[in-house]
Amino acid sequence: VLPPEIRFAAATVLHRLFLCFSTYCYYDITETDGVSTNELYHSVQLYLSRSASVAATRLSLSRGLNSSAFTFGLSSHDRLVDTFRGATATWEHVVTQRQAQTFSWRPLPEEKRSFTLRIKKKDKPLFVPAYLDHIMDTATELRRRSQERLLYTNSRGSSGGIESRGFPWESVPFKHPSTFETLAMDPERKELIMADLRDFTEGKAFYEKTGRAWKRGYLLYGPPGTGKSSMIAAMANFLGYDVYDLELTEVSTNSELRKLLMKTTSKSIIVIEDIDCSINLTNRGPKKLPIDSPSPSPEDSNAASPKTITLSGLLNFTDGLWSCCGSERIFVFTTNHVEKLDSALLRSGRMDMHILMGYCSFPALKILMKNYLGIEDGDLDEKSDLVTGLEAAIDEAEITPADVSEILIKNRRRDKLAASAELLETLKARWEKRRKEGGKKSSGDGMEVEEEEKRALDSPKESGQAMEGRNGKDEGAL
Ligand SMILES: Nc1ncnc2c1ncn2[C@@H]1O[C@H](COP(=O)(O)OP(=O)(O)OP(=O)(O)O)[C@@H](O)[C@H]1O
Ligand SMILES: [Mg+2]
Repeated sequence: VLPPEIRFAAATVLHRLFLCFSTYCYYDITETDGVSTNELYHSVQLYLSRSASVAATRLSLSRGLNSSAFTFGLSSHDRLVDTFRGATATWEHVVTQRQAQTFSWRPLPEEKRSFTLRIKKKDKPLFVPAYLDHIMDTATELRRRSQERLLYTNSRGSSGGIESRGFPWESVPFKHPSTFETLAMDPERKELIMADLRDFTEGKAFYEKTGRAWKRGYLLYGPPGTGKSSMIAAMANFLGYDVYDLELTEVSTNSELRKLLMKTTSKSIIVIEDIDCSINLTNRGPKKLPIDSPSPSPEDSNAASPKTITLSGLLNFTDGLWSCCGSERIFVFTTNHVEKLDSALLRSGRMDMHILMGYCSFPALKILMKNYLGIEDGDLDEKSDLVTGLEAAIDEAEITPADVSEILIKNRRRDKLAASAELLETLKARWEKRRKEGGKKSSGDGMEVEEEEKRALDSPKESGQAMEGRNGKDEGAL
């Protein structure tokens, strides 16, 4: 029988030999490195928790303070296989009991936990450090997403001045339930917007390569109650961004505006609602706008006292050098009157996408009926009088999704068919009313109004990536 020392030495040598000839290499990622906690360990834990919920059989569950999500963890000696760029990585969670401590400056946990990563030796260049970077990035994103999101505002009513404790924004938890799924609009347009947002969030390399600031502007326009605010909430929920609701009427100078911008974080949506009402944007007439200069020209300062914020100040806010202090930012402006906006605000590159939120179309109506009455595709006979009637009446009734929602809420306790029939009656009545009114108007001012609307709609088409509504009639929606 060999003495224990020799047995230990032999085992070590055998183990080394095994490692030499093995096709795998191993990385141990321990929870602590003796003194401080290992950030990589926690990132791996979070990263694996994404796929752990499906693959493993025994899991540990946890939920952090202020967190809105559960975290799954691997139990001891559980394994999980992950793939990265076509190669396989095997993870094992190893938990061992710590031997009784003789002496320690600070109490150590009873258990020693670590992850072991096994990869093929030939895959090493592929994994290190790219895979580890990928894990860290994914974990950061997961951490951000599980945190409660915030809605910030700069308006504080009568309570004190704008800057209390040096921070110009006040926040509340953001809990708006609107999502792209509940948003009533044509599915193709919805898909386009979602794809655009997705491209934006994944576009870091693109924005770096092209030398553009990593930001994007959306202009939402359309009559009241067509879902502009709901769309912003859906965007925020989709991306997991914080929302800064900027009340322009509360901002008195351009420098204050800049200060507000500097105090916003990355990965956020900065919203200015009803932009035509909050600032007199057309007070500069047909003059050439000094939009690229950081301060208003002398002429402008004469016209507008230094106490007011100007269009150039606002454009500088979204466009100038200051808009880049931070990255991954989305600006959203909303308006009911796109024709009132200065063309400088609409020119290409400024608001990247112009989105018309128009009256309720038939595909949008289907979404609302599903949300409020639980009517799925196929529940109603497509060829029935009810469905064809709704399809014909909805465009002619020129009704906003908000009005349709009201009607559906009133009838939601009735059975689906009765509620839909009631909706059809209301739509028909509106259609009839419009036809009578339209007959009276069409001879005079009606035409003019239409002309003006056309002109207003021309500018976004020229300047940006305008998105038309369901059909030509949407032009009349404004
Ligand atoms: N497209 C839509 N999809 C789903 N719900 C909608 C839609 N449009 C309006 N609604 C409903 O109507 C209500 C009002 O809509 P919202 O506040 O988004 O309109 P808005 O376009 O922002 O109006 P305003 O121009 O007056 O600010 C919402 O709470 C929502 O329930
Ligand atoms: Mg709104």
